[in-house]
Amino acid sequence: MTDRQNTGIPFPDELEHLSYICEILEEAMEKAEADVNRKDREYMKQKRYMVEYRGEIDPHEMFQNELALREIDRTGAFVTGIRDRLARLKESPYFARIDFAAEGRGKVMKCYIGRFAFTNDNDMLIFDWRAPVASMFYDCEVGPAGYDAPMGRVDGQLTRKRQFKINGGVMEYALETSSNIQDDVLQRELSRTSDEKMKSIIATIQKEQNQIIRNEKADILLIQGVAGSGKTSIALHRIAFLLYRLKNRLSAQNITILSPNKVFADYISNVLPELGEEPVYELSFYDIAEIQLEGVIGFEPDQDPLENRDEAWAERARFKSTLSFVRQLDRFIERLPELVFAPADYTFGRFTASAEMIQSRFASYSKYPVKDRLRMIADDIHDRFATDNIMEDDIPRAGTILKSLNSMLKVKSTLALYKAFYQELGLPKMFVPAGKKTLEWADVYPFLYLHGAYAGLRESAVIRHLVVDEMQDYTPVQYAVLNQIFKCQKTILGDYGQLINPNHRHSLEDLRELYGDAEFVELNASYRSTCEIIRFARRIQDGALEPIERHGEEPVLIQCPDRAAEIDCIANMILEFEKSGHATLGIIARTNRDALALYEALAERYEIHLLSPESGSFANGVSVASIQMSKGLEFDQVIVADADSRTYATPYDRSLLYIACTRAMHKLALLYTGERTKLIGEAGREIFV
Ligand SMILES: Nc1ncnc2c1ncn2[C@@H]1O[C@H](COP(=O)(O)OP(=O)(O)OP(=O)(O)O)[C@@H](O)[C@H]1O
Repeated sequence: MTDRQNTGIPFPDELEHLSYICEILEEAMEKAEADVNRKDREYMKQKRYMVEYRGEIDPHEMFQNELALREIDRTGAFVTGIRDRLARLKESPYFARIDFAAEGRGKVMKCYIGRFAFTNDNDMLIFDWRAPVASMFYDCEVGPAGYDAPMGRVDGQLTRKRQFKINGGVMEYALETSSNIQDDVLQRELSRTSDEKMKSIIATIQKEQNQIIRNEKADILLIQGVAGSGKTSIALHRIAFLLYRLKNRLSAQNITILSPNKVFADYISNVLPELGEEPVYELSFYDIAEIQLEGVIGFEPDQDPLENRDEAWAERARFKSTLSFVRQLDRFIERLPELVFAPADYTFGRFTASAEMIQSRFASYSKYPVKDRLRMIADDIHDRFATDNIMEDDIPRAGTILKSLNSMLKVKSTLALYKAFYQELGLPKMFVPAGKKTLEWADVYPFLYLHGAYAGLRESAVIRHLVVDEMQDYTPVQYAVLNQIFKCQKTILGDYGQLINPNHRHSLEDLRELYGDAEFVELNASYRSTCEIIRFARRIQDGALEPIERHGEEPVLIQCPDRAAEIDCIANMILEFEKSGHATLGIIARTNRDALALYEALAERYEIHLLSPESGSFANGVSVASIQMSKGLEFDQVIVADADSRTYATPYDRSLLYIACTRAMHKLALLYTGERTKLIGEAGREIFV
């Protein structure tokens, strides 16, 4: 036993076991280190040989050497991976132990569960948290239990469940539990200070979360979860689980996360590497549009709907944000044959393809885009002419036929078609280009939807699992396009209680209608914030939010006589924060412009970061952000600025204020001048400065 071990641990057998495991891990680590060094030496030697004899080696031998070098590089990466995993295991080898007696086997199996599996001489010393047997730790209490093994169901008795916190090889605490995942451990985890990046939660995954993570079957999984219910964490753990389970069929390159912005992408980027998996690719709806519209048409990024006061612009955005708008587009697309195509006889020498034949082919290829249909018809005509060509005359090439077919199109581009759509509706004012051959953001996805029907979209052949986070921020037509590009398994998650765009007129029911076959899960327990903060947030917007029993300070409402006093008050709170031992403080303003103004007022005096739509990363310390930019993030402490009755007044502001307050883990303050916002209901702890 190492003398660094915590002697307050009530299970001496566990301290001994940990020492034993640490010793074996140390040996394995030394061996892995030696393997890495050996591979490094082999690589250097091979490389030196190739450089020294470059002129003398014949091309064939050079090629063989290149192959050998690549092989050394590959195995080198493999052994480095093993060494890195062992290093992580040495820090914290496991977090739980379950004892299980399978029916009819007599013997009790002791399973230690950790981040990765570890075997020694064919002895499974640590099970990966994703192994089938480990599911009992999350799902079952002591007593009758079972799990689904690859060979079938295994039932039996769970006779013991212990939980540990091991840090730097030292056991910090150990608990024996009879229920599933003791609240005690969960509370300890939730009470910790935040981190620069999101952390894995494998030691405290809750039963209902585990069911989502281990769901291999659902093609579309739709998760509606309240603020702080762990949706993003679960989605990332589900990815890690699928990568483990479908090892030979799915790799990190086959997975993409659609995330709202680069700051959020950076914030979540550590979870998968922490779980020993490669990071996955992250995309935004903007990126997808850029890929699909390259060389077709330009577009403008979205504007902040809270800052743009142009009512006509807002109305256009609202019109395109509904499910019935997608249905209108669908009806228009159904009529494409008559709208865009006027078939005529195609004649070449003594050969003719009749207008009727062309029309009937056009109709029978109805599931393909118009342009593809014409290509297919051109091939058909060419084949028919070739078959009929017994005199071996010249016949036109398919490309030549296609040119003639193209000239039968009444509408020559998606843009013309898109304009025609609004003409047909009798609503031409609903389409206003942002500039010459440039769309405004609200038109980008409707345009893409029509483009898919007219010219076709580039489907992704590589992506086999797509995660969409903050699902409530995207309109039905965006999903309709997404479904055409990514025809793969999807995890779609978000919270319709956190709507941010006042011009979006769609609901969870619309999304469920769009994904009729989806498996739907609701999560109501909230893990991020203290009971006091959750109770406060529920006064702003009453939802299904249920706190975990964890307490902290009551949120405070602070009235300041004027703007200068509000800034001074924030400045004092920054100083207090710096002494607090907390890692992150978020100062949240309503819009990006407001956030910039606050930042400018404070940046000279304090080291603070501004999170703007252009920012690329999230860091510890003090951050100033708009509500839009703070979505999905969390801070130990939050200051909501300008919580007055003018800034937060409408039903939409209710949702905004709710988002801002639910970013806080431990401490929350709202500052205002003039009259306090009326959206908070009865006052809590109020302070007047
Ligand atoms: N089972 C758990 N054990 C420990 N911590 C958890 C658990 N579930 C969630 N958390 C923590 O709760 C916080 C919120 O998680 P996450 O950001 O995934 O929630 P969310 O539902 O995506 O939130 P929001 O919609 O408000 O952005 C994180 O700090 C996460 O680590």
